[in-house]
Amino acid sequence: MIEMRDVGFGYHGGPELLSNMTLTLQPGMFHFLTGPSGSGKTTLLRLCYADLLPTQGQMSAFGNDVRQLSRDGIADLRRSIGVVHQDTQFLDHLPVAENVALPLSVAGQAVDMTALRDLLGWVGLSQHARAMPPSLSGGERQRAALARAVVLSPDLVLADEPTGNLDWDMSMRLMQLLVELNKSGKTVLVATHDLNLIRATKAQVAARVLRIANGTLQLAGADL
Ligand SMILES: Nc1ncnc2c1ncn2[C@@H]1O[C@H](COP(=O)(O)OP(=O)(O)OP(=O)(O)O)[C@@H](O)[C@H]1O
Repeated sequence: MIEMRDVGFGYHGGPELLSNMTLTLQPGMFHFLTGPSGSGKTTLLRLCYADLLPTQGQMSAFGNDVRQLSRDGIADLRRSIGVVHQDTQFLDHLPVAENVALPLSVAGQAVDMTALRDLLGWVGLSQHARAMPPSLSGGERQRAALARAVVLSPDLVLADEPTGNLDWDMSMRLMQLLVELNKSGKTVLVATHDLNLIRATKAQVAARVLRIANGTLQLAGADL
């Protein structure tokens, strides 16, 4: 699905922030990515959806060398990958339902209203479909962002600190949705520095835990 071999990356041609990373995101698997603040978790996620390209090593996504992808190829790749960004940005003048449906219109696809209603129901936002994004709570915003990330039925879902500003109950509610997505066959990668969240989620799903340490990727021990 995503394969990196000895990948390195530095911003703006500068020194490598991440080096010698070898990673295979296995189809259907739940993955966590952890590491201290500033270690490069967001950067690694951006590499996964080809928002950044490696400066060293080999990387393929869905069988294609990311450096060889045309602009259309990158657009195709992004349709296979749903991203919940750390900073959930919405168009504040559009209701929640329209924000969630936006990737469909960008991709030139018709909106199936029944499927959209089901999706909003799944994330617990049926009552907020016509609400404007600024009126949502933190947990509701994250669930709307998750709905938007999966509206195109991507094979891979990346979530960058999706529970960063949420209390424990809201965090677990969001993780439950990510676990359900994984159980429905999607590959999931969640970046978080919250080890308690990882432990609690691992009680519900078998997960691989990757850790960024000293600028490279390691597989975390079984204690996590
Ligand atoms: N666009 C950029 N240009 C230059 N440096 C950047 C850029 N984005 C991030 N960095 C730097 O790269 C390093 C890693 O940042 P990144 O956001 O990937 O870390 P992180 O592990 O996700 O952090 P956090 O947990 O705080 O979100 C930081 O030192 C950051 O300042």
